Amino acid sequence: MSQLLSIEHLRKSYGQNEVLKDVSLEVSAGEVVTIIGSSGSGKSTLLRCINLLEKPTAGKIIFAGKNILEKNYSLPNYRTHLGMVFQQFNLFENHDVLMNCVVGQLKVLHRTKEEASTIARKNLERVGMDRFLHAKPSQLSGGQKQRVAIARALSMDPDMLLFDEPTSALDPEMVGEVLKIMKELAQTGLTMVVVTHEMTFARDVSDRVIFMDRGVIAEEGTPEQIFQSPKEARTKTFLKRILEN
Ligand SMILES: Nc1ncnc2c1ncn2[C@@H]1O[C@H](COP(=O)(O)OP(=O)(O)OP(=O)(O)O)[C@@H](O)[C@H]1O
Repeated sequence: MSQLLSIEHLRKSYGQNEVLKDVSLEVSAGEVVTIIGSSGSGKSTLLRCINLLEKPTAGKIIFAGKNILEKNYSLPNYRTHLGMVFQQFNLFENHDVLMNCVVGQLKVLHRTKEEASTIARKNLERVGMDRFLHAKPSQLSGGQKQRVAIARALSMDPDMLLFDEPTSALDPEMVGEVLKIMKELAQTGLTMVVVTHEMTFARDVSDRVIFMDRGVIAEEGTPEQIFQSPKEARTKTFLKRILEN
């Protein structure tokens, strides 16, 4: 697999609080990487630095061979390569389901309305939401909203999809429907970086698991390595606590 993203010595501070401390990681095309760790360990901040919703304090982000933090690199161009799915869905409340998946294509990719609509419908079908084209987000359940958010991200043809705790805001009975879609996407060869508290997803779906602790990558490996024979004491403690709950 060829390398798509390389994070080198990334640091992020909020005032005196350094929440990412020299984080380096690589993601290959087609790879599914999950990031796990305790609350406050820096998982979301890392993801938000990757798509530059947060500006790193130091370090490099190399995407498809280019350092995107260099001044002459176009941020809008970079963003077209990434899709992001948020914990709180972030749908456009005034638009119906179809338009939620169309507007970005019109504004950013300059597709025609017909083309954008065809692509949106195809992706809504993929997530099982094609029966709700003209519903407003307020009429949907959390699981349905998240499926629309995934279809919206897919409609932009991203090279990589970033998920920031996509099931954490859902009622327990809706978690499964979103994880099922994510699992299907993973099997299509989409590059995915997923911050999650869902250990079953991390164990069963990802190619690689990254365990973060207090702003550093404490350990990474295959799901088997991390879940069956973690090397670090702090990984063991975290897994014991989370798997017993
Ligand atoms: N905008 C911000 N301003 C100041 N501090 C922040 C900001 N965003 C995050 N932090 C701090 O950075 C640290 C890491 O937060 P982050 O949300 O990345 O952790 P996390 O591992 O994703 O946690 P959780 O699982 O609870 O979402 C926390 O101490 C948090 O308070």
